[in-house]
Amino acid sequence: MSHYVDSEVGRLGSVLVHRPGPELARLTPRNNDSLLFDAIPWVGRAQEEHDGFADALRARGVEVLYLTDLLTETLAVADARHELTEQVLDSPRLGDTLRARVAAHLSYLDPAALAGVLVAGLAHEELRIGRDRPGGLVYTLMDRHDFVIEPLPNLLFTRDSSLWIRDRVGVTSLAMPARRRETTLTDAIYRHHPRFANTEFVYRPELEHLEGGDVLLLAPGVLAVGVGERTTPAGAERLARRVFAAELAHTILVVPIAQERATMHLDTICTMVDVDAVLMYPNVATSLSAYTVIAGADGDDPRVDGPAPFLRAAADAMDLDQLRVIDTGLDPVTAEREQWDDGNNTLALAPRLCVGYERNIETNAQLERAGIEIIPIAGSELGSGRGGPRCMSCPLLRG
Ligand SMILES: NC(=[NH2+])NCCC[C@H](N)C(=O)O
Repeated sequence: MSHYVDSEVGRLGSVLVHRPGPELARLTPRNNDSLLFDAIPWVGRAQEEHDGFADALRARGVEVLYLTDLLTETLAVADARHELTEQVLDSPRLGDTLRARVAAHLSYLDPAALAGVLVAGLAHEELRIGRDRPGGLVYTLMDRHDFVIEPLPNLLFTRDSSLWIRDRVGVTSLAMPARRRETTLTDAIYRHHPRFANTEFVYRPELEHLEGGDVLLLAPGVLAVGVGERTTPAGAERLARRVFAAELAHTILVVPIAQERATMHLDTICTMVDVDAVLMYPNVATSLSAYTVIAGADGDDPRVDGPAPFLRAAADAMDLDQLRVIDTGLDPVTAEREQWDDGNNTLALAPRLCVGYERNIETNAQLERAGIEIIPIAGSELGSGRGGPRCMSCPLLRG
């Protein structure tokens, strides 16, 4: 099975997604902020919207892989099951008594049910069997709204927990506590699932934060990495070292972005829609700058130049006269509204063919005017987690 990605816009062949499930039903007004959702989604409608997204991809010949299927198949491998169970039990919140009880509970689950718990977590009352309460200090003192195993509602955004650069996979290091456990799942899938046998890693989780939504493959050999709320400069440097050591790219543009929720990843303000065109949030397009990082000679530290205007630095690294910019907004207020609703977060299926949320009327009209075909999908519920089509997809193959 071949997996290979060296651009943002090459014909999409295969993609990893996660159909949201019971983990979204864990969201309440008490926990939605810490679980990184801005509203309480209607789960059934979110699933319908996600099915619409997957159908749109399949209709264009894209293979759609579901994370839950891969995880269930991975859990049939004894080592993987052991590893993932141990990681959950390792939590210092549990204490020995509760840990033993949770271990027993998990040991009875078949791979599909265990995958379900690893994704949706385990609520306080779900550990009760009939009237039998697990004893122990920790369980007794736990608030009934606390989770014994935390749910992973942001698994929906498969872009962030892994990424491919050419034929290598990278499992990232997520910054927010609510998302950290996601990479235990993607790491296990890539290491144990037969589909990925012999796959080499360019990156495995490290202390420095790095998220896939910040990494854009501008052209073969050229990466852009946003640093801001999620990816840190140290995370970008770690990735640069790994990428240069494996000779996967010659230039990495490091792009500082505002440390705010609205611009949490580089792909919330800039995505590619053609080999030489980007869709950009106008309120920042002209002010964005980039540091150019290139490999040092013979294992020396990478060399850093700049800053220079992002669009200039990108065009130079990509060997283009200039990068075409499709500016998403007409007036600043509409631009701000549509950026918040992931108007800038398009997923290219091929050059000049993208999936975008239908609600971003002005942005989509701008794209059409620029000769980019947009496949609109519904996303009123999906969008409550602040992620669009690019965030909800991790490409494994682009031709
Ligand atoms: N690549 C992206 N823009 N991902 C969006 C992730 C949204 C998610 N709720 C978070 O806060 O982490």
